[in-house]
Amino acid sequence: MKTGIATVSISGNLEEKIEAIAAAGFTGIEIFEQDFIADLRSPKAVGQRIRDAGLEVMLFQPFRDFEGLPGPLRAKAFDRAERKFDVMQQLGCDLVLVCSSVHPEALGGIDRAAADFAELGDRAAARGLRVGYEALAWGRYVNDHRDAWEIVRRADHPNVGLILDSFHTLGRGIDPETIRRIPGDKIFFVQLADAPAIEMDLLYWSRHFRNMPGEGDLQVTDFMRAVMATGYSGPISLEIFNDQFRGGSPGTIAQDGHRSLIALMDDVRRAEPEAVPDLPLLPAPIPVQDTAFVEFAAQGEALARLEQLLDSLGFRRAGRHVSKAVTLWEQGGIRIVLNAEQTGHAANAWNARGTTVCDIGLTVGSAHDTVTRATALGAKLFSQPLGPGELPIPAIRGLGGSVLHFIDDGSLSEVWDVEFLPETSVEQNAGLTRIDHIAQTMTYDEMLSWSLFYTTLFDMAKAPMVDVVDPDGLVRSRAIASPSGDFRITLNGAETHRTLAGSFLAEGFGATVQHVALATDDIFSTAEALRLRGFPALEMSPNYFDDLAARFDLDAETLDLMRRYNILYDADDKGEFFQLYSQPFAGQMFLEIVERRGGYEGYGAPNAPFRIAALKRLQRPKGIPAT
Ligand SMILES: O=C(O)c1ccc(O)c(O)c1
Ligand SMILES: [Mg+2]
Repeated sequence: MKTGIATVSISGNLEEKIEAIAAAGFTGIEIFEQDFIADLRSPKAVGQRIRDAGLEVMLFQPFRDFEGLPGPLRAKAFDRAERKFDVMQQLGCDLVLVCSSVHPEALGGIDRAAADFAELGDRAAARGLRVGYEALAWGRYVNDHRDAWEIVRRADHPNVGLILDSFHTLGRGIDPETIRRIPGDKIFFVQLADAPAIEMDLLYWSRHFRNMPGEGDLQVTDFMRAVMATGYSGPISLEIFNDQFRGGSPGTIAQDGHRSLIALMDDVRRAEPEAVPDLPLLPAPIPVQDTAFVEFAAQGEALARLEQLLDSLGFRRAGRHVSKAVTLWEQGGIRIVLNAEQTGHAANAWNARGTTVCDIGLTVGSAHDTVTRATALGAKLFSQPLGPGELPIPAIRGLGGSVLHFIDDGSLSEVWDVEFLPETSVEQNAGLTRIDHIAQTMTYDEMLSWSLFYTTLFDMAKAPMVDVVDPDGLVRSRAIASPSGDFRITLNGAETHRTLAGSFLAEGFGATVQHVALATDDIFSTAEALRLRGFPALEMSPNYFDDLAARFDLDAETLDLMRRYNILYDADDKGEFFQLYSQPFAGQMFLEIVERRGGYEGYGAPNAPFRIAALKRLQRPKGIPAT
């Protein structure tokens, strides 16, 4: 399978784009003409540079406003084409993309356009070049791939073919199944882009909001299944116009693009095995059973404070590592590891951020399959020297320097017995059962990368974006969850450093876990147990509870208990949700205790502004380090 990406998708100058595209593992490149025109080098030198980087020059684009022009304008369009053919020959590129005309003087008519393409095909053939026709969703007469195909069919020229672009088809709501009728050898090139479902002008949507397959809401997999069913065997290439990507890191955007294509084609292969013959088999997206552990890096006083917090939550110290300054804390099915080592990954995390979540362990069916899929998607393996008595647990680097370990039912599940000496601390329990979700904070620009990372590696789906109003700015939030809901992550993207999420990022040197939510089956008895243990609950405003009384049919007794314990509430048509927050610790991290009743699937988003305001009231004075 040949993969490509248009230079317009990546930030930087042409040289930076080429380097990032080559490093990410693409087969080739679409040269977007503006990127080439802005470059100082000759077309020949640019072509050579691209080939030296190990890339093919797959497509030159776009050639605009060609078909349907009358008289002298028509002659001028052919002259323009000849000049671009000169450039292509020097670049060493044999295919040009002609997008459907938006010219005010263009005339309609399928036969007129077909005749123009037949002549262009002759001129291209004379130079050994080919022409592909793409229907822009906002084209003047041609804005549907079915019409573009009819023109190509009537042009009936071996050097003239169709170019399909998922955005133009899916963005207009055209059924991608209609592609199945087109002969695969007449499709010369396929461009892919996804986009978020937002109602807006098609051209504006396309030029500013496209994103990588899987990052948006379009049915790109269905589109690609139909393409592959035609027998198409040419390049599969990304063409992403996106304002954020234009200002992003070239390397990250290129890697995300490559990851999205591998995951997409793996989905397509699974759905249409006979249509995708030459793709290596990957393990299917990995079902995560639950969170096996959350590990904090903490040392000295900060470690003592974290231990005290865990104790107030009813955790007991269950084990001490055989060879390291690491302890294991347990309650119900929850394991929290505290790592005070002076060297290694946890120590690095501590030195960079102070108290922080430095590692997350996930229970999966096969740790081996997980790591195989992750590396095929471009993730890097993580390892550090094993100490005496330690098991080799497979791990990868997540984004932002994080680490994920994978534990399966094989010998790895014995790690707690093998690596830890049991402690005889007293039994205690406040009714916490499991980890409900892990909340990660990042800049808004990083959110797409993170959601793509999780949804391509794991069997998880994304929920719609939610706006969270912080008194000092907006935070966008999106949850991703496994089908059973047993594994949930929320991603919170900060747009300014003044929000709680934003200042957490600024102080902690980048994206990481800001809070962990622990589940209970009975929030009221848990809240009472925590109160007795001295747990520092986050105090909500009295107005909050008055508003709850107005909005919901809660009986007076329940409401009194909620006031007393500072329990927040939300409900949807499936069920109810109760939340209780800790005060901030280690700077701006906090813990949440939740009870889900019925089939409630959310995260209490309507409560977020009040929770944030309450946390901000307690924010420590500026300038005190976040340890
Ligand atoms: O927005 C545009 O003009 C444009 C140009 C070339 C393309 O391939 C495309 O899909 C859109
Ligand atoms: Mg296109």
